[in-house]
Amino acid sequence: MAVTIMDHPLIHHKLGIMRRKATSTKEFRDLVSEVAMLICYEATRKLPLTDIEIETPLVKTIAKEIEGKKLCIVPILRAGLHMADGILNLIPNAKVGHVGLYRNEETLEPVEYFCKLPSDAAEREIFVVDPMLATGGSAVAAIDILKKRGITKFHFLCLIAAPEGVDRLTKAHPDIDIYIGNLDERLNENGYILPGLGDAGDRIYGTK
Ligand SMILES: O=P(O)(O)OC[C@H]1O[C@H](OP(=O)(O)OP(=O)(O)O)[C@H](O)[C@@H]1O
Ligand SMILES: O=c1cc[nH]c(=O)[nH]1
Ligand SMILES: [Mg+2]
Repeated sequence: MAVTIMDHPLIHHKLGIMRRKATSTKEFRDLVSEVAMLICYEATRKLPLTDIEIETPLVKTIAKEIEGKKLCIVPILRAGLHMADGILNLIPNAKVGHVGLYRNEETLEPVEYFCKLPSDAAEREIFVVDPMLATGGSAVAAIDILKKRGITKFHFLCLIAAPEGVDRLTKAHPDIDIYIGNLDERLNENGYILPGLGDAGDRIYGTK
């Protein structure tokens, strides 16, 4: 298990635009996909490669391709959907599963409402994606759900995390790799990340 905090100028710059309250819904949504792609670049660094023989216009040679290609992206609904869209630009043949969770506004605990996975999900390497890791309740619940369905190989990708969420996720699931766009300061009394960017789902879909 490893926690990787991305420290990259492009990610800092794009998150800075996303955090501004004046940023439009369209711009925010596009940036979710872009930052997800940048984090995915790092999260896929250790994927195993295999040699294959190919022909260039000049000669036969040995090229490399991703071994097995057994990948699956699992966005946590709703806000994870646009991260998945971005990642599919890089890994267009990945399968996609969906886990639907929302936070109860009073208890802050996640409520499950949907789960649909590829039939061979248990054989796949899974990339769970959600822009916000706040209390960590949603990420822990999503991985609980996926583990019950036989999945064993996980990466969790988020744009912004609070230390409280990282702590809860690493304690509940010490076996997964976590990739974080930026580690923010803390949670406020309503469970929102500070400085954060507000409610990611509402900002992606314009629902507030
Ligand atoms: O770490 P936690 O404290 O669980 O909070 C993070 C969760 O909250 C947000 O989803 P939300 O419940 O607002 O649902 P939505 O994506 O449908 O807006 C976010 O996208 C995470 O799933
Ligand atoms: O800051 C937060 C915390 C939870 N969910 C969000 O969308 N934003
Ligand atoms: Mg939301």
